[in-house]
Amino acid sequence: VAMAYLAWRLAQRWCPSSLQVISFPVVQLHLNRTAMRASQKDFENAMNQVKLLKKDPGNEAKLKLYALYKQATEGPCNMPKPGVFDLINKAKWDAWNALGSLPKETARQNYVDLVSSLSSSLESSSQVEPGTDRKSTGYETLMVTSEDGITKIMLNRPTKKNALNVEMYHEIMHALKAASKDDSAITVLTGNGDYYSSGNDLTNFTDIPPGGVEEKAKNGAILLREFVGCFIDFPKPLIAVVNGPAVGISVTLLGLFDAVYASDRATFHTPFSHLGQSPEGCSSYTFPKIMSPAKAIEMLVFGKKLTAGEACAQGLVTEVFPDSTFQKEVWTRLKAFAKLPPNAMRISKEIIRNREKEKLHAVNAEECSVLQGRWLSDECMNAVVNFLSRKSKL
Ligand SMILES: CCCCCCCCCCC/C=C/C(=O)SCCNC(=O)CCNC(=O)[C@H](O)C(C)(C)COP(=O)(O)OP(=O)(O)OC[C@H]1O[C@@H](n2cnc3c(N)ncnc32)[C@H](O)[C@@H]1OP(=O)(O)O
Repeated sequence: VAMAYLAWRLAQRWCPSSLQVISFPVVQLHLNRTAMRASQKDFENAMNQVKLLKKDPGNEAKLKLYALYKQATEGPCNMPKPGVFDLINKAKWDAWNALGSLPKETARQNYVDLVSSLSSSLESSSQVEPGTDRKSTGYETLMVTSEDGITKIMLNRPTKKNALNVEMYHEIMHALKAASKDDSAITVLTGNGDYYSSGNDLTNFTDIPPGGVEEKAKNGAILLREFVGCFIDFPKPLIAVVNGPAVGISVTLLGLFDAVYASDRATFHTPFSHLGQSPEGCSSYTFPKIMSPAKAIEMLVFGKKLTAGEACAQGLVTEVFPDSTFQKEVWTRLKAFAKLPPNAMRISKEIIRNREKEKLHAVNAEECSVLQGRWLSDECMNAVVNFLSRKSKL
Protein backbone atom coordinates (compact mmCIF):
# COMPACT_ATOMS: atom_id res chain seq x y z
CA VAL A 1 0.00 0.00 0.00
CA ALA A 2 2.88 2.32 0.87
CA MET A 3 4.47 1.78 -2.53
CA ALA A 4 1.17 2.27 -4.32
CA TYR A 5 0.69 5.47 -2.36
CA LEU A 6 4.20 6.61 -3.34
CA ALA A 7 3.46 5.86 -7.00
CA TRP A 8 0.28 7.88 -6.72
CA ARG A 9 2.08 10.81 -5.04
CA LEU A 10 4.78 10.77 -7.70
CA ALA A 11 2.15 10.51 -10.40
CA GLN A 12 0.40 13.57 -8.96
CA ARG A 13 3.72 15.36 -9.10
CA TRP A 14 4.42 14.52 -12.71
CA CYS A 15 1.08 14.31 -14.47
CA PRO A 16 -0.53 17.45 -15.90
CA SER A 17 -3.61 18.25 -13.85
CA SER A 18 -5.24 19.91 -16.86
CA LEU A 19 -5.28 16.57 -18.63
CA GLN A 20 -6.39 14.23 -15.91
CA VAL A 21 -7.45 13.78 -12.32
CA ILE A 22 -5.88 10.84 -10.51
CA SER A 23 -7.34 9.50 -7.29
CA PHE A 24 -6.04 6.94 -4.79
CA PRO A 25 -6.40 3.96 -4.27
CA VAL A 26 -8.13 3.36 -7.58
CA VAL A 27 -6.44 5.22 -10.41
CA GLN A 28 -9.16 6.93 -12.40
CA LEU A 29 -8.45 9.04 -15.40
CA HIS A 30 -11.05 11.65 -16.31
CA LEU A 31 -10.09 13.11 -19.62
CA ASN A 32 -11.40 16.55 -20.34
CA ARG A 33 -10.70 16.56 -24.06
CA THR A 34 -11.47 13.66 -26.32
CA ALA A 35 -12.94 15.41 -29.32
CA MET A 36 -9.68 16.12 -31.18
CA ARG A 37 -7.48 13.32 -32.47
CA ALA A 38 -3.90 13.84 -33.66
CA SER A 39 -2.84 11.93 -36.77
CA GLN A 40 0.29 9.77 -36.88
CA LYS A 41 1.84 12.54 -38.99
CA ASP A 42 1.07 15.18 -36.27
CA PHE A 43 2.64 12.85 -33.72
CA GLU A 44 5.81 12.39 -35.79
CA ASN A 45 6.04 16.16 -36.37
CA ALA A 46 5.73 16.71 -32.62
CA MET A 47 8.54 14.21 -31.96
CA ASN A 48 10.77 16.15 -34.36
CA GLN A 49 9.72 19.45 -32.77
CA VAL A 50 10.89 18.18 -29.36
CA LYS A 51 14.41 17.73 -30.75
CA LEU A 52 14.39 21.33 -31.95
CA LEU A 53 13.39 22.92 -28.63
CA LYS A 54 15.89 25.70 -27.91
CA LYS A 55 15.68 25.31 -24.14
CA ASP A 56 15.54 22.30 -21.85
CA PRO A 57 11.84 21.94 -20.95
CA GLY A 58 12.72 20.65 -17.46
CA ASN A 59 12.38 17.28 -15.78
CA GLU A 60 8.66 17.40 -15.13
CA ALA A 61 7.84 18.12 -18.78
CA LYS A 62 10.33 15.50 -19.97
CA LEU A 63 8.68 12.86 -17.78
CA LYS A 64 5.24 13.79 -19.12
CA LEU A 65 6.56 13.56 -22.68
CA TYR A 66 8.17 10.20 -21.97
CA ALA A 67 5.01 8.76 -20.42
CA LEU A 68 2.74 9.99 -23.21
CA TYR A 69 5.16 8.74 -25.87
CA LYS A 70 5.30 5.26 -24.35
CA GLN A 71 1.52 5.15 -23.91
CA ALA A 72 0.96 6.34 -27.49
CA THR A 73 3.36 3.82 -28.99
CA GLU A 74 3.18 0.79 -26.68
CA GLY A 75 -0.06 1.23 -24.74
CA PRO A 76 -0.42 0.75 -20.97
CA CYS A 77 2.72 0.13 -18.91
CA ASN A 78 3.29 -3.58 -18.23
CA MET A 79 7.02 -3.42 -17.45
CA PRO A 80 8.28 -4.62 -14.05
CA LYS A 81 8.64 -1.78 -11.56
CA PRO A 82 12.30 -0.64 -11.10
CA GLY A 83 13.83 -0.80 -7.61
CA VAL A 84 13.50 2.13 -5.20
CA PHE A 85 17.13 3.24 -5.68
CA ASP A 86 16.87 3.21 -9.46
CA LEU A 87 15.41 6.69 -9.15
CA ILE A 88 15.30 7.75 -12.78
CA ASN A 89 13.82 4.55 -14.21
CA LYS A 90 11.38 4.41 -11.34
CA ALA A 91 10.25 7.99 -12.00
CA LYS A 92 9.75 7.14 -15.67
CA TRP A 93 7.90 3.95 -14.83
CA ASP A 94 5.67 5.82 -12.37
CA ALA A 95 4.84 8.51 -14.92
CA TRP A 96 3.97 5.94 -17.58
CA ASN A 97 2.12 3.65 -15.20
CA ALA A 98 0.04 6.58 -13.92
CA LEU A 99 -1.51 6.92 -17.37
CA GLY A 100 -3.37 3.66 -16.64
CA SER A 101 -5.52 2.57 -19.55
CA LEU A 102 -5.44 5.90 -21.37
CA PRO A 103 -6.16 5.05 -25.05
CA LYS A 104 -3.21 5.28 -27.44
CA GLU A 105 -4.92 7.93 -29.61
CA THR A 106 -5.62 10.16 -26.60
CA ALA A 107 -2.01 9.83 -25.44
CA ARG A 108 -0.90 10.77 -28.95
CA GLN A 109 -3.13 13.85 -28.91
CA ASN A 110 -1.96 14.84 -25.42
CA TYR A 111 1.67 14.46 -26.54
CA VAL A 112 1.06 16.72 -29.55
CA ASP A 113 -0.68 19.31 -27.34
CA LEU A 114 2.11 19.24 -24.76
CA VAL A 115 4.83 19.72 -27.40
CA SER A 116 2.89 22.60 -28.91
CA SER A 117 2.51 24.36 -25.53
CA LEU A 118 6.20 23.75 -24.70
CA SER A 119 7.30 25.13 -28.07
CA SER A 120 5.38 28.36 -27.60
CA SER A 121 6.36 28.92 -23.96
CA LEU A 122 10.06 28.15 -24.54
CA GLU A 123 10.18 30.32 -27.67
CA SER A 124 8.75 33.30 -25.83
CA SER A 125 11.19 32.91 -22.92
CA SER A 126 14.06 34.21 -25.00
CA GLN A 127 12.26 37.46 -25.78
CA VAL A 128 12.79 40.38 -23.41
CA GLU A 129 10.81 43.49 -24.09
CA PRO A 130 12.95 46.59 -24.43
CA GLY A 131 12.29 49.70 -22.33
CA THR A 132 12.69 50.75 -18.74
CA ASP A 133 9.40 49.45 -17.31
CA ARG A 134 9.03 45.90 -18.44
CA LYS A 135 7.66 42.59 -17.33
CA SER A 136 9.17 39.32 -18.47
CA THR A 137 6.56 36.57 -18.43
CA GLY A 138 8.76 34.30 -20.57
CA TYR A 139 10.29 32.55 -17.54
CA GLU A 140 8.79 29.23 -16.44
CA THR A 141 9.79 29.45 -12.79
CA LEU A 142 10.26 33.18 -12.17
CA MET A 143 8.39 36.44 -12.51
CA VAL A 144 10.83 39.17 -13.48
CA THR A 145 9.75 42.80 -13.54
CA SER A 146 11.66 46.02 -13.88
CA GLU A 147 10.25 49.35 -12.80
CA ASP A 148 11.11 52.39 -10.67
CA GLY A 149 14.81 51.53 -11.09
CA ILE A 150 14.34 48.09 -9.47
CA THR A 151 14.58 44.72 -11.18
CA LYS A 152 12.55 42.26 -9.13
CA ILE A 153 13.24 38.55 -9.56
CA MET A 154 10.42 36.63 -7.94
CA LEU A 155 10.71 32.87 -7.39
CA ASN A 156 7.44 31.60 -8.77
CA ARG A 157 6.71 27.99 -7.84
CA PRO A 158 4.47 28.77 -4.87
CA THR A 159 2.79 25.35 -4.86
CA LYS A 160 6.25 23.79 -4.37
CA LYS A 161 7.23 26.40 -1.76
CA ASN A 162 9.53 27.91 -4.42
CA ALA A 163 11.87 24.91 -4.40
CA LEU A 164 14.70 25.44 -6.88
CA ASN A 165 14.49 22.92 -9.71
CA VAL A 166 17.21 22.74 -12.37
CA GLU A 167 15.25 25.05 -14.63
CA MET A 168 14.98 27.64 -11.86
CA TYR A 169 18.75 27.58 -11.28
CA HIS A 170 19.26 28.32 -14.98
CA GLU A 171 16.55 30.99 -15.08
CA ILE A 172 17.91 32.79 -12.01
CA MET A 173 21.37 32.90 -13.61
CA HIS A 174 19.81 34.24 -16.80
CA ALA A 175 17.79 36.86 -14.90
CA LEU A 176 20.81 37.97 -12.85
CA LYS A 177 22.95 38.33 -15.97
CA ALA A 178 20.19 40.38 -17.63
CA ALA A 179 19.72 42.52 -14.49
CA SER A 180 23.44 43.22 -14.27
CA LYS A 181 23.23 44.83 -17.71
CA ASP A 182 19.82 46.51 -17.61
CA ASP A 183 19.18 50.13 -16.60
CA SER A 184 17.89 49.37 -13.10
CA ALA A 185 19.83 50.65 -10.07
CA ILE A 186 19.20 47.73 -7.72
CA THR A 187 18.08 44.11 -7.97
CA VAL A 188 15.75 42.30 -5.59
CA LEU A 189 15.15 38.57 -5.07
CA THR A 190 11.92 37.50 -3.38
CA GLY A 191 9.41 34.64 -3.31
CA ASN A 192 5.80 34.30 -4.44
CA GLY A 193 3.36 32.81 -1.92
CA ASP A 194 3.91 31.87 1.70
CA TYR A 195 7.55 30.71 1.36
CA TYR A 196 10.66 32.59 0.29
CA SER A 197 12.07 29.22 -0.83
CA SER A 198 12.30 25.64 0.43
CA GLY A 199 15.77 25.34 -1.11
CA ASN A 200 17.00 22.78 -3.59
CA ASP A 201 14.15 20.81 -5.18
CA LEU A 202 14.80 17.31 -3.94
CA THR A 203 13.41 15.83 -7.16
CA ASN A 204 16.56 17.24 -8.84
CA PHE A 205 18.16 14.03 -7.62
CA THR A 206 15.83 11.76 -9.58
CA ASP A 207 16.78 12.55 -13.18
CA ILE A 208 19.82 10.28 -13.54
CA PRO A 209 21.61 10.55 -16.94
CA PRO A 210 23.06 7.54 -18.82
CA GLY A 211 26.44 8.19 -17.09
CA GLY A 212 24.81 7.33 -13.74
CA VAL A 213 24.82 9.09 -10.38
CA GLU A 214 28.51 10.03 -10.65
CA GLU A 215 27.82 12.03 -13.79
CA LYS A 216 24.73 13.54 -12.17
CA ALA A 217 26.74 14.64 -9.13
CA LYS A 218 29.50 16.06 -11.34
CA ASN A 219 27.00 18.04 -13.41
CA GLY A 220 25.24 19.18 -10.24
CA ALA A 221 28.52 20.52 -8.86
CA ILE A 222 29.25 22.37 -12.11
CA LEU A 223 25.77 23.90 -12.11
CA LEU A 224 25.98 24.89 -8.44
CA ARG A 225 29.40 26.49 -8.87
CA GLU A 226 28.22 28.56 -11.83
CA PHE A 227 25.01 29.49 -9.99
CA VAL A 228 26.73 30.69 -6.81
CA GLY A 229 29.36 32.42 -8.96
CA CYS A 230 26.64 34.66 -10.43
CA PHE A 231 25.83 35.93 -6.92
CA ILE A 232 29.52 36.48 -6.05
CA ASP A 233 30.03 38.51 -9.23
CA PHE A 234 26.76 40.44 -9.27
CA PRO A 235 27.81 44.09 -9.74
CA LYS A 236 24.82 46.10 -8.43
CA PRO A 237 23.27 46.23 -4.96
CA LEU A 238 21.46 42.90 -4.49
CA ILE A 239 18.70 42.78 -1.91
CA ALA A 240 16.72 39.82 -0.56
CA VAL A 241 13.10 40.46 0.42
CA VAL A 242 12.48 37.38 2.53
CA ASN A 243 8.70 37.09 2.56
CA GLY A 244 8.47 33.78 4.46
CA PRO A 245 10.43 30.69 5.55
CA ALA A 246 13.76 30.09 3.82
CA VAL A 247 15.52 26.72 3.65
CA GLY A 248 18.89 25.40 2.44
CA ILE A 249 20.57 27.21 -0.41
CA SER A 250 18.09 30.10 -0.25
CA VAL A 251 19.50 30.82 3.24
CA THR A 252 23.20 30.28 2.57
CA LEU A 253 23.14 32.64 -0.40
CA LEU A 254 21.97 35.46 1.87
CA GLY A 255 25.59 35.89 2.98
CA LEU A 256 26.32 37.14 -0.54
CA PHE A 257 23.50 39.73 -0.60
CA ASP A 258 24.05 43.41 0.17
CA ALA A 259 20.92 43.74 2.34
CA VAL A 260 18.38 41.23 3.65
CA TYR A 261 14.92 42.44 4.70
CA ALA A 262 12.69 39.85 6.34
CA SER A 263 9.08 39.50 7.39
CA ASP A 264 8.69 38.44 11.03
CA ARG A 265 7.06 35.28 9.58
CA ALA A 266 10.35 34.24 7.97
CA THR A 267 12.54 31.50 9.41
CA PHE A 268 16.06 30.48 8.38
CA HIS A 269 16.90 26.79 8.24
CA THR A 270 19.93 24.94 6.86
CA PRO A 271 19.37 21.24 7.66
CA PHE A 272 22.41 20.00 5.75
CA SER A 273 23.43 17.25 8.19
CA HIS A 274 19.83 15.95 8.26
CA LEU A 275 20.06 15.65 4.48
CA GLY A 276 23.51 14.05 4.47
CA GLN A 277 24.84 17.18 2.75
CA SER A 278 27.27 20.00 3.51
CA PRO A 279 27.13 23.82 3.32
CA GLU A 280 27.21 25.70 0.02
CA GLY A 281 26.61 29.25 -1.23
CA CYS A 282 29.96 30.24 0.40
CA SER A 283 28.26 29.94 3.80
CA SER A 284 31.17 27.92 5.22
CA TYR A 285 33.10 31.20 4.90
CA THR A 286 30.47 33.97 5.14
CA PHE A 287 28.44 32.60 8.10
CA PRO A 288 31.33 32.28 10.60
CA LYS A 289 32.39 35.82 9.61
CA ILE A 290 28.87 37.22 9.94
CA MET A 291 27.77 35.48 13.13
CA SER A 292 30.84 33.83 14.77
CA PRO A 293 32.03 30.25 14.12
CA ALA A 294 30.00 28.74 16.97
CA LYS A 295 26.70 30.28 15.81
CA ALA A 296 27.49 29.26 12.23
CA ILE A 297 28.06 25.68 13.37
CA GLU A 298 24.72 25.65 15.20
CA MET A 299 23.02 26.52 11.92
CA LEU A 300 25.13 24.75 9.30
CA VAL A 301 26.11 21.61 11.21
CA PHE A 302 23.31 21.10 13.76
CA GLY A 303 20.56 22.54 11.56
CA LYS A 304 19.24 25.03 14.15
CA LYS A 305 16.33 26.97 12.66
CA LEU A 306 16.44 30.73 13.39
CA THR A 307 13.51 33.10 13.67
CA ALA A 308 13.78 36.36 11.73
CA GLY A 309 14.59 38.18 14.98
CA GLU A 310 17.39 35.73 15.80
CA ALA A 311 18.80 35.93 12.27
CA CYS A 312 18.79 39.73 12.58
CA ALA A 313 20.52 39.63 15.97
CA GLN A 314 23.23 37.46 14.37
CA GLY A 315 23.74 39.78 11.40
CA LEU A 316 22.36 37.54 8.67
CA VAL A 317 19.25 39.72 8.31
CA THR A 318 19.51 43.50 8.04
CA GLU A 319 16.06 44.39 9.40
CA VAL A 320 12.82 42.63 10.33
CA PHE A 321 9.34 44.05 9.63
CA PRO A 322 5.91 42.99 10.89
CA ASP A 323 4.34 40.77 8.24
CA SER A 324 1.24 43.00 8.04
CA THR A 325 3.26 46.00 6.80
CA PHE A 326 6.26 44.16 5.36
CA GLN A 327 5.65 44.67 1.63
CA LYS A 328 4.59 48.32 1.98
CA GLU A 329 7.49 49.35 4.21
CA VAL A 330 10.16 47.43 2.31
CA TRP A 331 9.15 48.58 -1.16
CA THR A 332 8.89 52.21 -0.04
CA ARG A 333 12.44 51.94 1.22
CA LEU A 334 13.71 50.15 -1.88
CA LYS A 335 12.15 52.74 -4.19
CA ALA A 336 14.04 55.47 -2.30
CA PHE A 337 17.32 53.50 -2.60
CA ALA A 338 16.75 53.04 -6.32
CA LYS A 339 16.69 56.83 -6.80
CA LEU A 340 20.30 57.15 -5.64
CA PRO A 341 22.94 57.57 -8.39
CA PRO A 342 23.40 54.05 -9.80
CA ASN A 343 27.07 54.40 -10.74
CA ALA A 344 28.03 55.59 -7.26
CA MET A 345 26.20 52.60 -5.74
CA ARG A 346 27.85 50.14 -8.11
CA ILE A 347 31.35 51.55 -7.51
CA SER A 348 30.85 51.59 -3.74
CA LYS A 349 29.68 47.97 -3.78
CA GLU A 350 32.70 47.05 -5.89
CA ILE A 351 35.16 48.60 -3.45
CA ILE A 352 33.49 46.92 -0.46
CA ARG A 353 33.14 43.47 -2.04
CA ASN A 354 35.96 43.11 -4.56
CA ARG A 355 38.80 42.23 -2.23
CA GLU A 356 36.82 39.17 -1.09
CA LYS A 357 35.85 37.97 -4.56
CA GLU A 358 38.80 35.72 -5.23
CA LYS A 359 38.45 34.09 -1.83
CA LEU A 360 34.71 33.58 -2.35
CA HIS A 361 35.26 31.87 -5.71
CA ALA A 362 37.81 29.54 -4.11
CA VAL A 363 35.41 28.73 -1.24
CA ASN A 364 32.62 28.12 -3.76
CA ALA A 365 34.78 25.67 -5.73
CA GLU A 366 35.75 23.77 -2.58
CA GLU A 367 32.17 23.57 -1.27
CA CYS A 368 30.91 22.25 -4.63
CA SER A 369 33.60 19.60 -4.74
CA VAL A 370 32.77 18.42 -1.19
CA LEU A 371 29.04 18.37 -2.02
CA GLN A 372 29.68 16.33 -5.17
CA GLY A 373 30.98 13.57 -2.88
CA ARG A 374 28.13 14.01 -0.40
CA TRP A 375 25.47 13.55 -3.11
CA LEU A 376 26.85 10.05 -3.72
CA SER A 377 26.65 9.09 -0.05
CA ASP A 378 24.06 6.72 1.43
CA GLU A 379 23.22 9.41 3.99
CA CYS A 380 22.15 11.80 1.26
CA MET A 381 20.40 9.17 -0.89
CA ASN A 382 18.37 7.93 2.09
CA ALA A 383 17.31 11.47 3.03
CA VAL A 384 16.11 12.16 -0.52
CA VAL A 385 14.26 8.84 -0.80
CA ASN A 386 12.64 9.46 2.59
CA PHE A 387 11.42 12.89 1.51
CA LEU A 388 10.15 11.66 -1.85
CA SER A 389 8.34 8.74 -0.25
CA ARG A 390 6.87 11.18 2.28
CA LYS A 391 8.53 9.46 5.21
CA SER A 392 10.23 12.68 6.27
CA LYS A 393 9.83 16.40 6.15
CA LEU A 394 11.81 19.10 7.89
C1 LIG B 1 23.10 15.29 -7.91
C2 LIG B 1 22.18 16.41 -7.70
C3 LIG B 1 22.21 17.52 -8.69
C4 LIG B 1 21.31 18.61 -8.27
C5 LIG B 1 21.44 19.86 -9.09
C6 LIG B 1 22.14 21.01 -8.43
C7 LIG B 1 21.68 21.23 -7.07
C8 LIG B 1 22.40 22.22 -6.25
C9 LIG B 1 22.04 21.89 -4.83
C10 LIG B 1 22.55 22.83 -3.86
C11 LIG B 1 22.42 22.29 -2.45
C12 LIG B 1 21.19 22.74 -1.84
C13 LIG B 1 20.80 22.29 -0.67
C14 LIG B 1 19.50 22.64 -0.07
O1 LIG B 1 18.82 23.56 -0.46
S1 LIG B 1 19.05 21.66 1.23
C15 LIG B 1 17.34 22.02 1.50
C16 LIG B 1 16.44 21.14 0.69
N1 LIG B 1 15.08 21.38 1.08
C17 LIG B 1 14.38 20.58 1.89
O2 LIG B 1 14.84 19.58 2.39
C18 LIG B 1 12.93 20.97 2.12
C19 LIG B 1 12.01 19.81 1.86
N2 LIG B 1 10.63 20.25 2.08
C20 LIG B 1 9.99 20.13 3.28
O3 LIG B 1 10.53 19.65 4.24
C21 LIG B 1 8.59 20.64 3.34
O4 LIG B 1 8.04 20.60 2.05
C22 LIG B 1 8.50 22.10 3.89
C23 LIG B 1 8.85 22.10 5.38
C24 LIG B 1 9.44 23.05 3.13
C25 LIG B 1 7.05 22.62 3.74
O5 LIG B 1 6.15 21.72 4.37
P1 LIG B 1 4.56 21.95 4.20
O6 LIG B 1 3.89 20.83 4.93
O7 LIG B 1 4.20 23.33 4.54
O8 LIG B 1 4.32 21.81 2.62
P2 LIG B 1 4.46 20.51 1.71
O9 LIG B 1 5.54 19.63 2.20
O10 LIG B 1 3.12 19.90 1.51
O11 LIG B 1 4.98 21.17 0.34
C26 LIG B 1 4.11 21.57 -0.71
C27 LIG B 1 4.61 20.93 -1.98
O12 LIG B 1 5.92 21.42 -2.25
C28 LIG B 1 6.83 20.32 -2.40
N3 LIG B 1 8.14 20.73 -1.91
C29 LIG B 1 8.42 21.58 -0.93
N4 LIG B 1 9.74 21.72 -0.77
C30 LIG B 1 10.31 20.92 -1.69
C31 LIG B 1 11.68 20.64 -2.03
N5 LIG B 1 12.69 21.24 -1.42
N6 LIG B 1 11.90 19.77 -3.02
C32 LIG B 1 10.89 19.19 -3.69
N7 LIG B 1 9.56 19.42 -3.41
C33 LIG B 1 9.30 20.29 -2.43
C34 LIG B 1 6.22 19.22 -1.54
O13 LIG B 1 6.71 17.98 -1.94
C35 LIG B 1 4.75 19.42 -1.86
O14 LIG B 1 4.53 18.89 -3.15
P3 LIG B 1 3.19 18.10 -3.48
O15 LIG B 1 2.08 19.09 -3.32
O16 LIG B 1 3.37 17.65 -4.88
O17 LIG B 1 3.09 16.96 -2.51
